[in-house]
Formats: sequence, structure tokens, C-alpha cells
Amino acid sequence: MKTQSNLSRLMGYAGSYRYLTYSSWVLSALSALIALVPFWYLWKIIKEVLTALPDFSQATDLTHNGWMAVLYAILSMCIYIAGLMCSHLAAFRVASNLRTETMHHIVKLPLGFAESFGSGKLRKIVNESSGATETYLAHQLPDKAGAIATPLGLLVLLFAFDWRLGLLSLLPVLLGFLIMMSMTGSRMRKKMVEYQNALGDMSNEAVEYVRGIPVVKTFGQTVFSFKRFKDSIDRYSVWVTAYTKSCRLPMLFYTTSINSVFAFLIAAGLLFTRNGVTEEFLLNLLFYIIITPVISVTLTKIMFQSENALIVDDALRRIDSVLDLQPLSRTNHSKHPASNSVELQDVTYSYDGTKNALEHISLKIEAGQTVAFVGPSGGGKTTLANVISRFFDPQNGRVLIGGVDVKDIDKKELMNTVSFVFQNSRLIKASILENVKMSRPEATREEVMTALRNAQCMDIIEKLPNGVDTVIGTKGIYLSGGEQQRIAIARTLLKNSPIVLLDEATAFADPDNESRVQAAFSALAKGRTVIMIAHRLSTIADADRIFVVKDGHIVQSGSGEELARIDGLFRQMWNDYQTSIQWKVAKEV
Ligand SMILES: Nc1ncnc2c1ncn2[C@@H]1O[C@H](COP(=O)(O)OP(=O)(O)OP(=O)(O)O)[C@@H](O)[C@H]1O
Repeated sequence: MKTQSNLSRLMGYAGSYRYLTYSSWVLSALSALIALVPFWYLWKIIKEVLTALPDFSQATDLTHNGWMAVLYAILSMCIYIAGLMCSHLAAFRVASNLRTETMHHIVKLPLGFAESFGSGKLRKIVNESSGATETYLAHQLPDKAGAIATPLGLLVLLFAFDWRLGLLSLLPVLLGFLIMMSMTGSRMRKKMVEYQNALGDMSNEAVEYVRGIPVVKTFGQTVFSFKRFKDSIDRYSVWVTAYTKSCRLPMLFYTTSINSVFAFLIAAGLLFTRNGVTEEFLLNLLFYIIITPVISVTLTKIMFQSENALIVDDALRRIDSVLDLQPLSRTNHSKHPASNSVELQDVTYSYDGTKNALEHISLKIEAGQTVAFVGPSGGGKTTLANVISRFFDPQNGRVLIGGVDVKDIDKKELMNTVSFVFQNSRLIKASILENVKMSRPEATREEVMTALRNAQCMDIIEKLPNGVDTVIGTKGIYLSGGEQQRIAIARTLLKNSPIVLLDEATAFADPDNESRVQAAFSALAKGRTVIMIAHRLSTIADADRIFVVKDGHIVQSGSGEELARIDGLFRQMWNDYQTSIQWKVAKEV
């Protein structure tokens, strides 16, 4: 947990730009003070008119004073804009440094972190929480400096005019200060956190609603799904109302009624001190009445600033929830794997600390072997692949590559040694060439083309308008699941890592696509250690060894022929598979 104050933390991220932030506060305060000067000229104009009445020709300074008021107003505005430019430059720097630090930290976390944390939540933290600090530094803090300077300047001005008015104007400032102190305490903080949580829930539900539209429509559950979204909006509305009632309304009531209350106090005071009232005092009172609305405005501003400070507090708390997560341990004595074998020694892994997804697993895969993990859904096949590629570190046991614990292999070397071809190999919105080059940016165009050819992708390239330079995901150019997986295989071929983990796709739209994907898999397997997560038994024919995974245990292992001969889960699965094929053939005939 961070112990620094929010502001000093933010200034840490600003680096040398912090001086721009400080300048913006000074400029904003200066602008607020200069903004009071036109009021003084206004008062001079009124005073001159009142004194000259009924002969206006006596009022000779009206134009001069009018121009001076306009000039000071323009000067104040220019200084304010200069302050905003400084604060924006610093705020952009802070927000981008904060985003960069968060992203750097996320990269160091276990690879499976983003999936388990929730990508929507992560996006909110990286974008919106950092954005909140940007608005705070760019606008809110300079405004606060101005809002504090204004009442102080006013006090000095009013004391210079008449000490009685000076004292009188202290009262609303003090009262406002006390009310704000009482509101920014733990009650408002608690309400702010609840309000922000409700806001987060509402945006999550919106994302889930939009994401789930195809499924929802398929099953005709539109009303039910919409109700969940609607409920989150209702919960948010309840919090907004409660928050506004408890914190904002009393303050708004106070600031809007302040002038009338204090004008009334002055009038009452005058009645009691009639003797002390001079013509000059009355004119000064006029100035007081002209200028005191500024106090209301600045108090309202300060109130919203304290609220904004709570928003930043909450944003930094959310960022810390990511920064406080432990990255994967790094080794100081990096070792090189002696071969491309993979071994698990007594590995146990649990996602939630209660139920084990893998339990005491030990297995060995020789270098160059092709093995398949098969078994019922939820048995632990994907989790096994995840611990091998260090998506997560197991709580117990060791994973060895070439006889070396994966924790002792430099992360970059590990990433170059092991590749993972996911079932949903999402391609990014870029050209095919760029998508393939992601695995090895320095590769030449020829190398990319060879990888695409070996991954059976030439039929895809030929039908695209700009061949390998066609940007996919835009202008109606989309690839099927099988086509995307072939491009992903080309990407892995280009990377040329000696160990490949393959999450085999569950379904292909047509047999032609399926046979091409199988051919691409075969090209990938050549000369490599291949670990395949096989969802269908049709794809395990080439496997040297099969591991049957059920309930987090390896319940059987051996070659396909060996396993088919003995009574057990594999033979049962094999028989079911054969029956399904016979049904399929019978139906086609
Ligand atoms: N991110 C996760 N958080 C919590 N539990 C998980 C997570 N992913 C998987 N599990 C649980 O771990 C167990 C093993 O899941 P795993 O995905 O490894 O099985 P699988 O054999 O690959 O299944 P399938 O063939 O359906 O993909 C299951 O009980 C599953 O519910």
C-alpha cells in the first residue's frame, strides 16, 4: 500500500513537469485576484455616478474606469489561460506515466491475470482512473487555487474599505469552511466509494449486456437480461440521490442563500448603529453587495473540489489494487534449458485457493514428442497448459523445461522457448503481414510468406483484395475461425520456438478448412515438442503419447493403441467417438 499523499504521488509521476503544475496554481490564484479589480472599478463608476447626481457632466472618469475594468478582466482571463496550458501539459504527463506504470506492471503479472481480473475492469482502471487524475490536475487543482485566493483577496479589499465590512465578510467564509470540513469526513468518503462502485457496476452490466446480445437473442432472454442492466441503473440512481441529498444539497442551500442572509444581517446591524452610518459607509456597503456573490461562487467551487479530491482518492485506490498485485517472481541466476523436454513434478494448482484444478500432477514429455491432453470438459487440460507456459505459477510442485525450473529461466527466453496457439486466436485490426510479424517483428517479408505458405494460408491471401497487406477486421473483411487459426499458426511458425502448446479448435465450419488446419498443425509439429489440448479424438492420431485428464488428475497415459486396448476412461471416450462417426456415416448414406 502507498503511504504518500495523493498529491505528492501525482507530483512524483509529473517529474520535472511538476513545476508547471505549481506555476498553474500561482497563475490561477493571480488570475482570481486580478478578476476582483474590475469590481473595484465598477464600484468607482457607481460611486461617481451617485456623487455626481443629478449633474452627470461632473462624472468625468467614467470612460477611464470602464476601460480599466475591461482591461483587468482581459488580463485576468489571459493569465488564467496561461495557467491552464501549464496544468494541462503536466496533467497529460502524469496520466500517461500512470498508465505506462500500470501497463508495465500488468505485463509483469502472471499472464492469466487479465482474464481472471476482468478485461472490462482493467480497461476502466487504465483509462478512466488515470483520466480522473488528469482532470483533477488539469482543471480542478488550479481552480481550487483560484477559489482559495478569491476570498482571501476579498477580505483584504474589504478591510481596506471598512473594517466592519471586512469582519462581516469573514463570517460566511468561516461558516462555509466549517460546513465543508464536516462534510468531507468519513461519511462523504463512504458515500463517494459506494457511488463509484454503483457507477462501476452499471458500466460492467452495460458491457455484459452488449456482449451478451447474441446469446440473449438466441435464447429469447432479452427481457431478463435487460432487467439486470436496468436494475444496475436503478441502484446507481438510488446512490446518486442519496449522495446528492446528504452532501450537496445542504451546501448548495447554504451558498445560494448566503447573500440574502448576510445582507439581512447588515441591514439589521445598521438599524442598531444608525449613528455610525455615514454616506461613505453606505457606498462601501454597496461594494460589499456587488462583490459578495463572488464568495458564494468560490465556496461552491471549493465544495466541488473536495468532492473531486475524493474521486481521485478512489481512482488511485483502484490503480493500487493492480499495482499491489505480486508480479511473477524473477530470477537473478537465469539458466538455459538443456533440451526441449517438459516435466511436471507434483504440481498442484488452485484458481481460488479452495478447489484444486490440478492435484499432484507428475508427467514427462520428451523433447520432440507430440502429446495430447484429452478428457472430459473441466478436467484440467487448459490449466495444465497454462502452468507449463507460466500463465500462472503452481502453488506446489515444479515445472521443468530441459531440466530447468521455469522460474529460473529468464522470462524473455521462456517466451521464446514456448509458444501458445489459442483456440480463439484473436487477430488484431492490422494487415495479415503485421499480424504474423507480431511474433518476430524483425522478420523479412519473405520469411512471413514462407510461414504463411507452411501454415496453409495461401488460399486466404489469394482471395483478399490487397493480399498479405489487407487489413482485416475492417471494411467487411473478416476471417472465419479456422482461417484465423491458420494465420495464428503461421505466426507461431515464424516465431520458431521449440515447444508449442496448441489449444485445438472445437469446431470448423467446413471439412476443407478442417483438413487445412490439420495440415498446418502437422507443419508446426515438425521438429518441435508439441502439447495439444485435444477437444476431439479425431485430432490425436499423430500423438506419441496421450494423457487422460480428469478432475485435476492424470488418470491414464500411454499411446492411443495402448489406451484403446485397456478398460478405462479413454476406451469409453474412444467408443463414444466411434459410435458418433458411425452415426454420421449412416446419416450421410
Ligand atoms: N479462471 C478460472 N477461475 C476459476 N476457476 C477456473 C478458471 N478456469 C478454469 N477453472 C476451473 O478449473 C477446472 C479445470 O478447468 P480447465 O479449463 O483447465 O478444464 P479443461 O479440461 O480445459 O476443460 P474444457 O475441455 O472444457 O476446456 C474447472 O473446474 C474450471 O471450472
